[in-house]
Amino acid sequence: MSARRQPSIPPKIPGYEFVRLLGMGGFADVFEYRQELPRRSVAVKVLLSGSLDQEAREAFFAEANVMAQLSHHPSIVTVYHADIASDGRPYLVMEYCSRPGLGTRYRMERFTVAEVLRTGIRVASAVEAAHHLGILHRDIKPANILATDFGWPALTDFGIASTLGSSAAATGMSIPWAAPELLAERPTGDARGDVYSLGATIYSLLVGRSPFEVTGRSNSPADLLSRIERAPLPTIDREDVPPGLSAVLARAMAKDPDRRFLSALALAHALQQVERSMHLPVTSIDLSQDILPEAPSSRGDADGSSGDGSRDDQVTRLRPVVSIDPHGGPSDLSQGFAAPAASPATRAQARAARRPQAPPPPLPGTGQGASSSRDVDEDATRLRPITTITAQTSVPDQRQRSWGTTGGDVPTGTTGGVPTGTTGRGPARAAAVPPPPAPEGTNPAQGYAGAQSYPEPQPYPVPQAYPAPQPYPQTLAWQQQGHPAQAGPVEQTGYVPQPGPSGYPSPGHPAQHGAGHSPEAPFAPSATAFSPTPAEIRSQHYRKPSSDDETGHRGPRRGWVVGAAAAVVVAALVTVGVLTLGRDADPDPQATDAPLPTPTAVEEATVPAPAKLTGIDQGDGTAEFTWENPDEQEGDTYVWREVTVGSQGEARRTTSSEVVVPLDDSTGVVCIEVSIVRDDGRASTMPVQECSR
Ligand SMILES: Nc1ncnc2c1ncn2[C@@H]1O[C@H](COP(=O)(O)OP(=O)(O)OP(=O)(O)O)[C@@H](O)[C@H]1O
Repeated sequence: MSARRQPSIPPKIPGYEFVRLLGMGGFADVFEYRQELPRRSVAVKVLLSGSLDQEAREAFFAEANVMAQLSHHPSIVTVYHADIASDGRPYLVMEYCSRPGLGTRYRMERFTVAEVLRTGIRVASAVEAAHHLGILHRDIKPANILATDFGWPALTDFGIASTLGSSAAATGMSIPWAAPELLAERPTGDARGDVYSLGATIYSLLVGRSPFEVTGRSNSPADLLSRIERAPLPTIDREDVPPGLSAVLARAMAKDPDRRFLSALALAHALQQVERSMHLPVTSIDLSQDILPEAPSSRGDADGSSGDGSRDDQVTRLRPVVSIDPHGGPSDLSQGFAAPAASPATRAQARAARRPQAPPPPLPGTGQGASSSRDVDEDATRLRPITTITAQTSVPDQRQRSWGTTGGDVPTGTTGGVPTGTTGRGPARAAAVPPPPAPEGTNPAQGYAGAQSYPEPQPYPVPQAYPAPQPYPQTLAWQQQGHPAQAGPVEQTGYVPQPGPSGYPSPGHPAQHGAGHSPEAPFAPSATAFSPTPAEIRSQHYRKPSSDDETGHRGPRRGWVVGAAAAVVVAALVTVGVLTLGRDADPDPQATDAPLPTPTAVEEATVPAPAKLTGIDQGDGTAEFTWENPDEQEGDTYVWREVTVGSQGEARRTTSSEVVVPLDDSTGVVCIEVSIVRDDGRASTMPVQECSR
């Protein structure tokens, strides 16, 4: 198996030194660089050269701007800087998330319920923070939750984020985690779509697959779409999952948005309740103090008061209607506060985003009442449009706000002109972006679901080791959908095209669009040729991908995506940075000062990855791996090594295109990566990886 496109050449960026490729997305490559001052690893997302039209640039910088607005949140990837490289490609410098993200882990590991709850609450608070700024993420899924050095989940990929209240019809998202109303003929949606996707993501972490995938049955996008719309949520087949948690997820993923939690915050509260019912430490909900500038005491008095009588004063100026008590449960939510008058524009958005107040069903075992006033109160969302930043944009540093009421913030400033930031999480983390403008107003009738951060009530266990990857069994031949033969089984993951203004560009550069390379979708046939809408999926009017559609992308941004099952593991390994084979032999990426490398130049400068890497379990404790050299040249050899998530074995060189490798004793599987090495020492820019099956 091989990637359907080569990665682009990493641009030369003053003050940064290229280290390695981290991953390839539909419209961008992500590289690790070493920032010189302050010295630290960063992830640099670089728009592909084929996506350089104005719309793409604007979308790219809009994503930078959205992320910058949210960067200070402990569970959102921090953006440090955005600019245009000397080769003309926009890039985004981000916090480097060194640990395997959830997209990598959820199919390979069994998460404990405690970790799922903790993660769910943290991501929910990130989503709530985005909603407070008027931003819908619209593509929450395991692959978009990375993990920091300290194991904190970090939400990323706001490439298709939009303002609350904007047309959901223009959105795009990954079908397995998309809310039914967003998959409808006439999509509608608001913050509750993100609530659904977050519920679906949490569900996925518990079961190791997306919610409506059925093992052993067809999981085509049409199948998924139909189940998402009509089938009841399958029971979670885990004895350690309490009924209360199942009920919370069932409510988060209710088909009718009116029956869902009305906000990500409400979902976080419900997850906290489950933690309490399980006698687990209660995870804090991290929301900025600009939402509730002077928070109640960090102990979180049950009534939400600060205990010094000052709350009422603040409340009249601000908008909180709820405070969060990680120790004692949600406070009295009936105490809503008046919000400032909204501007007409904001009110219009607010109307569009207003959440209905139909009573949701009661949740057994969670204390979540069907007609909780909290949900109504939490309906409030401060709305603010995304502003598009222009090129040459440095995300200004700002550390005025802190997360949490205790703990030492780690403020950083600008050093030597290089924007700095911290990647700290939790209470010690400081903000990195200027505080958002004062709210333009909120709908007084809606109140404001303000909250605060609290000191972390328990240490977050940082996983030290990850189990070796296992092949994902849930596969289905691409041909089953009537598509031309593709190498290997595929994972059925569909994407809805999203021609919206905040999405990435519309098709138009098929030659340069790469395969989607998220863990859900390592390889993507060209969306230009094949990017069905939900309506097309329903009617089965797919356009067949042509035989040369191997360099596709997902829709305008995310076309139809399928990934080979074991490629999930491959993508995972890419994510955790095991793609180092042949790095030394790569063409010098810094030597590319030329304006913009053409695809041809890129192809010539790079050595392809081995093709059709396959590992077959021989039944004798070993697996035989074979591969092909798609561009064999005299003197070619191969370097291969064993890989597991987070580690790699000794590199070995061979002239043969097959090796026999012992299976891992504990998993019964072995994974390797292979690189072609030219006679002159150049090696595959991106080695290929595969696991035995
Ligand atoms: N901050 C980061 N730290 C480490 N790795 C990262 C980081 N950001 C992205 N990556 C890696 O790069 C890959 C592609 O990134 P990303 O998903 O943001 O690109 P994209 O073009 O938006 O992709 P997609 O088409 O899937 O949306 C990710 O799957 C991940 O493996």
